[in-house]
Amino acid sequence: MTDDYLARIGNLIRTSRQHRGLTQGQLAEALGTSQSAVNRMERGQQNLSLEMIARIGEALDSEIVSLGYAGPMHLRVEGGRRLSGSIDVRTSKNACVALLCASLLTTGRTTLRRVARIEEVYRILEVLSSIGVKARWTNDGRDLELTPPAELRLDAMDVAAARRTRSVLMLLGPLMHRAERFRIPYAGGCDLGTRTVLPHLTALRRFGLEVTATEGSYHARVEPGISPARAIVLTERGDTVTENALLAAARNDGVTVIRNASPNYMVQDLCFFLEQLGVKVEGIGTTTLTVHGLPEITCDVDYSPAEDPVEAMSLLAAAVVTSSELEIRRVPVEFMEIELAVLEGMGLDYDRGPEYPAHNGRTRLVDLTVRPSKLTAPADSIHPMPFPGINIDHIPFFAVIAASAHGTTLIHDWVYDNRAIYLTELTRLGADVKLLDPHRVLVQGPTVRWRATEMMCPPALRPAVVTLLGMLAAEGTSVLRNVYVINRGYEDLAERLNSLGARIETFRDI
Ligand SMILES: CC(=O)N[C@H]1[C@@H](OP(=O)(O)OP(=O)(O)OC[C@H]2O[C@@H](n3ccc(=O)[nH]c3=O)[C@H](O)[C@@H]2O)O[C@H](CO)[C@@H](O)[C@@H]1O
Ligand SMILES: C=C(OP(=O)(O)O)C(=O)O
Repeated sequence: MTDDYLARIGNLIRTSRQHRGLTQGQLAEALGTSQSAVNRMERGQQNLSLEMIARIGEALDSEIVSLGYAGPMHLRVEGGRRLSGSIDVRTSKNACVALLCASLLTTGRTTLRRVARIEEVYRILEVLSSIGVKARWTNDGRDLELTPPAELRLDAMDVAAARRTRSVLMLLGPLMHRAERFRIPYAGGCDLGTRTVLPHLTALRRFGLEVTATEGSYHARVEPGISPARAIVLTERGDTVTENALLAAARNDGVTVIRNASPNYMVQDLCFFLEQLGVKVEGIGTTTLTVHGLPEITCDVDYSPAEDPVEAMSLLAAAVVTSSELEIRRVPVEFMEIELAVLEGMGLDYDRGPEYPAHNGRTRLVDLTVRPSKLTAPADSIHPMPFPGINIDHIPFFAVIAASAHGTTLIHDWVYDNRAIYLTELTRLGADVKLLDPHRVLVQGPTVRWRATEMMCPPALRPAVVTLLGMLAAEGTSVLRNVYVINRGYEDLAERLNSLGARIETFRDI
């Protein structure tokens, strides 16, 4: 190894460590070495064995420091084990990504507390860093501090990172206050079939934004001084479109009314954040939002996003499929109420503790204790509705729960073209799931025997997690390959399930 090579590896270790929010001392502890050794490594003054490089890669969960080609991450699951104990729900991917985009509304510093450390957040952070925002993990890597530059470098946007997420679309709303022309790559996200961006463009046009889509990018041009003269009526009650309209309205000089708005959890988090910025929002939690915009926002802001209902639903499903008793703490109950009512009807044995407020002081939380139950299939189909209905992202979890219930359950995902199709992957684990058409599956339960298997992760977040849950139920060793999509939305899921008694090992191709 030449000294130059050592210095380059040292730099990579430092960047990756800082990205993970670890101190040199914390990394040293994870590696079983001293802080001064880590310091020497980072300065390129320490010879590194191959074993040490591999351990650093593991400690930083980083594809940067690796042996040769660092391949995708896989999970090896030893299933058939009961889970037990308590687990706290973490903050949501969907609110965190919106709030990261919203940080561009103020010229001041944004502090977001207990941000989910997930790939989707990392992608947006890469995009924000590339355009000049300073991002720093503080408080032992729990909180995130974002400081925008005086001038954004929009031409330097990290296109590769931006393309891997759909959330980047939510930069349209804030950026239109900062630049008259800019470009955003086509949005990615879960492969769920066609997901239109038209409602976003229609809503933002009312604020003077014109977008042409060519060569893989949206080219945005803003005509200054345009404000919606009458209420914006969204053509669909989508979550991110509502957020984009809110982001545009927040710095619109005047009052904007948004009708057919989504009242869903991530939208509520964004509204609470806007209030912290001094933007008055009336109608939070309803389908009509009235926003009193501020043309300039310069204050610092400190906000705690709420807990993730979809993670709560995922953990609940984990308890059901493994016939376990689990305490799931910090469940945002308003966004689980209908799900719980349906599950109660199916025979779920659970307790719900008293309500208490989330750190944002607004979202209502409860602790749930879920016990092994004899479930029966619901008489009516399980289908999503805009909030307050069953959350679309909870539908896949009902499939795996239905596979544990007696009888036939019809799951009707009318929204996404492709998501129901991935649920048939559960048949490879022994469940009886029949595809009736691209939107409907019929689940016949209970699954007589979950079977361990090796398979690729479906390219959609929730079906991927559902597959993992099936593997937890199946006795023997299963392998789930290429789990980036799970890491997009869940923080340390394998480790956290292991803390409840699961046995999941993470490994990578070298
Ligand atoms: C970052 C984020 O917050 N992502 C969430 C957000 O994505 P997002 O807001 O991007 O959702 P989309 O715009 O893709 O909408 C989802 C699908 O629902 C359809 N649609 C939506 C609303 C409606 O009233 N009518 C209708 O038909 C859309 O055409 C699309 O096919 O909302 C989705 C639907 O809740 C969730 O799955 C995603 O997890
Ligand atoms: C569909 C989802 O995410 P995204 O909108 O990021 O693709 C999801 O969270 O299940």
